[in-house]
Amino acid sequence: MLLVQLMRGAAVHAGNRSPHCIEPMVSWVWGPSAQPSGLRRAHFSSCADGDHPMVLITGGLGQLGVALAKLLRRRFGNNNVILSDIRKPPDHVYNSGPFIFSDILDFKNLREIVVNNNISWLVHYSAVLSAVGERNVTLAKEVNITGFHNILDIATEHSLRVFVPSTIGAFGPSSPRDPAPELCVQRPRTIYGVSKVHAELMGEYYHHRYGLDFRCLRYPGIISADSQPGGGTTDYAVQIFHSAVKTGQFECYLRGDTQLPMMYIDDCVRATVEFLEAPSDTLVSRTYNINAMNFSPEELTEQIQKVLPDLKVVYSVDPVRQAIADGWPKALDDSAARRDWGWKHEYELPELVQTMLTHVSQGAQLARAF
Ligand SMILES: NC(=O)c1ccc[n+]([C@@H]2O[C@H](COP(=O)([O-])OP(=O)(O)OC[C@H]3O[C@@H](n4cnc5c(N)ncnc54)[C@H](O)[C@@H]3O)[C@@H](O)[C@H]2O)c1
Ligand SMILES: C[C@@H](O)[C@H](N)C(=O)O
Repeated sequence: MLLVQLMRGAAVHAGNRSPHCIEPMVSWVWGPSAQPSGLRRAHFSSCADGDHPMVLITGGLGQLGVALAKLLRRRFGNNNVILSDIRKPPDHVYNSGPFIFSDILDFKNLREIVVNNNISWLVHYSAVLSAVGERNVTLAKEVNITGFHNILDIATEHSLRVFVPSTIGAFGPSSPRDPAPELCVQRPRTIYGVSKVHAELMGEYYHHRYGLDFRCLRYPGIISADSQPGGGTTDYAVQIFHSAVKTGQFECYLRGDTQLPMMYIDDCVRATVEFLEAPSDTLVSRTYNINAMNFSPEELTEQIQKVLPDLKVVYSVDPVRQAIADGWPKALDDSAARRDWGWKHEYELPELVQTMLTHVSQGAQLARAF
């Protein structure tokens, strides 16, 4: 039964929230497909009260939020992870666990949500992505910079552990591109990239100045079957699977040889949870690159054609997104994450293609059945 908990100015749709959840300080998390080989040792550190952390995810209805909430809820219990966004959730999300309206530009409301729900971890996913940001710089500045300042101040005020993703977009044409190291020149030419460099620097500054438990991963382009990307430059690598299954044809807005770093969503959310759980003293840095595979549209097409040989791809280059991609790295050096907190990806290009085609085909069959 769903329980609606009304609070001063904030209503959380909560399910059955259990106030007492006891978990050992060292426990286990599962890798993809719940295979025993995917078991990893994970450590708790600094939960609010020694129990499970209480997690708030902002921008939770985007490409990544629901997938991360699913994993965190399996780990910490359904009612200990609150998804939030400014949009209305689809029924299956609304019915799957706590959801709340939260506009990150509303500082007072955000503070109220954190206080009323005893939040201890904040995952900050609200953002305007690269391509949309170039179309609306004012909005990107507002959400990615002003909104981020609200998150930073509230996290500091309430001693939260705060996770903010950065991106390959935080590098620019003058950064080394193959691979981009952890530390190098970062002069991005998009408002998205500028706002992410700003977030990396401000978060690290607050860590050193105020002891804020700030954690940041530079994600590559993320590929998922269940959720649609929100207006980035790497979106083609999701869209091609849907077109391949539905029509057998795809018009690609990037040049065929544009190589970019990419990752399957299961690896992305697992990395995020493992990084969030890593003991503070293992983190030599507060911002890490993570990577899995690097490919171009031509290489992705070739791999899909091994399963769907009739797929036809034509290239109709969008100069704005091509210019963005041309300033991004072809690969990321993520050796520090592998060394410091044991990061290891599981999906390479062939597994990614198999998994995506399976999920997208099942989704298309289901849609036809209704
Ligand atoms: N998807 C990727 O490939 C990728 C790669 C690197 C980094 N990232 C980062 O990961 C995070 C999540 O990305 P995503 O792909 O899920 O993004 P997305 O665009 O799909 O979702 C962003 C969400 O933020 C919400 N939002 C916008 N304005 C808001 C506001 N004022 N208050 C609250 N919410 C607001 C939107 O409604 C949307 O649901 C972002 O910070 C992004 O920069 C994503
Ligand atoms: C790479 C990432 O930050 C996002 N998918 C974008 O293209 O904008």
